[in-house]
Amino acid sequence: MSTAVHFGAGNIGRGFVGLLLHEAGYEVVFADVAAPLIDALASTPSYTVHEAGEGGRDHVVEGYRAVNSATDEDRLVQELARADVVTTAVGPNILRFVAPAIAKGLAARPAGASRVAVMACENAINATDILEREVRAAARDQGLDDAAVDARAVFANTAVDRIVPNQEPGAGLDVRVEPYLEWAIERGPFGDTVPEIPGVTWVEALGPYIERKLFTVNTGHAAAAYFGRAAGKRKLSDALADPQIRAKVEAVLQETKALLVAKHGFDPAEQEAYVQKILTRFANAELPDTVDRVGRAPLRKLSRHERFTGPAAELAERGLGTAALLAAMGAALRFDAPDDPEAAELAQLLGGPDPDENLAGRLTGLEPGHPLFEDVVGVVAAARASRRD
Ligand SMILES: NC(=O)c1ccc[n+]([C@@H]2O[C@H](COP(=O)([O-])OP(=O)(O)OC[C@H]3O[C@@H](n4cnc5c(N)ncnc54)[C@H](O)[C@@H]3O)[C@@H](O)[C@H]2O)c1
Ligand SMILES: O=P(O)(O)OC[C@@H](O)[C@@H](O)[C@H](O)[C@H](O)CO
Repeated sequence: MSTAVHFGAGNIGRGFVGLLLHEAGYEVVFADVAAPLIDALASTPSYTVHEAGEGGRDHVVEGYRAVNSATDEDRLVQELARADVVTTAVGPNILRFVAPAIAKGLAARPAGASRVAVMACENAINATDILEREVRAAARDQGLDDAAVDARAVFANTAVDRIVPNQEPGAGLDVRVEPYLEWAIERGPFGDTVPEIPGVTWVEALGPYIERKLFTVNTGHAAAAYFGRAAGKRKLSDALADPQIRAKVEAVLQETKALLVAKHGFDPAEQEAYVQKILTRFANAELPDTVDRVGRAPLRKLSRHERFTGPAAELAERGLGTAALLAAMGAALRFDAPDDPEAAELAQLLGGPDPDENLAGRLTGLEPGHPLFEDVVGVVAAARASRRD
């Protein structure tokens, strides 16, 4: 039986990647640093993924193993050394912490073993490229040069799409998810030996797919979360049910649609259908999703190549409108979820002495002279003024 080691047994790990790999016939090994989660997986023979909403059904995941990647590196490396697939869903900023173990697993691979497919399943453009750079750097410490890494691993970028909320207290390992899913993986790196994973869409060029996903699903989602929190909503679906918030989110998605159509040549009618489908997914009241989860990590979400600054910068460079995206960025600057470390850091930055221009550059990575820069400075100044009121 083929083996897949998956880093990150959280929402998307259990509710999407682990599920699809299990259904594809892989023996799944979950690796995570959260001891209670790993202990629960190790002592529970199965969990259920409940699809909530129209057409949803239940799926049972079983036959997995679990390893604590913080305390049991030897076992982790053994699992990695014979894995056919390695996936991650830990968050883009965590990839550098999982790379050293993957490199050790490559070094411990038996002679003649087939190449392991390494795929990061994170919401970030080309997350596997980030992971690959870290793995190659760590592999050099194991005495593996790039050619040796190439002989042992194939790296492929992916785009994953399924809304998996934080789970209700008491849900145990079971996961409530939306029925929809899309997992696009670039085919090129695999040559003629593409892994068999039913449900995957293999694509020649992932760039347009991942930008369409990030700048539609995630831009719209985050906009709904930030406008929703500012209006006192807790559930994401309640935010979407508010006509004023929905109109603001739709305006944001019209701007990103303009970019996606102009840049990648998507058919406008198809993109509009994609937008409408996504708004229906956000409105799914059977999902217990919250504005605090969707808006989490506002500093990451405001950064240069992410869901707001990324498309807004390119729109401005093309002379296209960005007013709705700037309004959403303004709402993001007001995000004050109490348990979010980045929201607290953002509040400190906004309350600190940095001039508006410096702060605008620091938050978005834009430089003076960029056609969006002065608008962002205005948004920062307005957010500071509203926090003082
Ligand atoms: N939840 C969704 O709807 C969704 C959908 C698509 C993509 N994603 C992406 O998937 C990733 C994970 O999101 P999530 O919602 O599952 O988050 P999550 O917090 O539920 O899960 C992340 C897991 O990673 C674990 N982790 C943290 N550091 C680790 C490390 N060093 N080694 C191993 N495990 C570690 C955490 O303990 C946690 O269990 C993010 O990049 C997110 O953007 C999420
Ligand atoms: O995971 P993040 O923090 O990048 O974004 C929050 C949500 O928008 C995201 O998790 C979506 O639910 C998911 O990307 C849907 O495919």
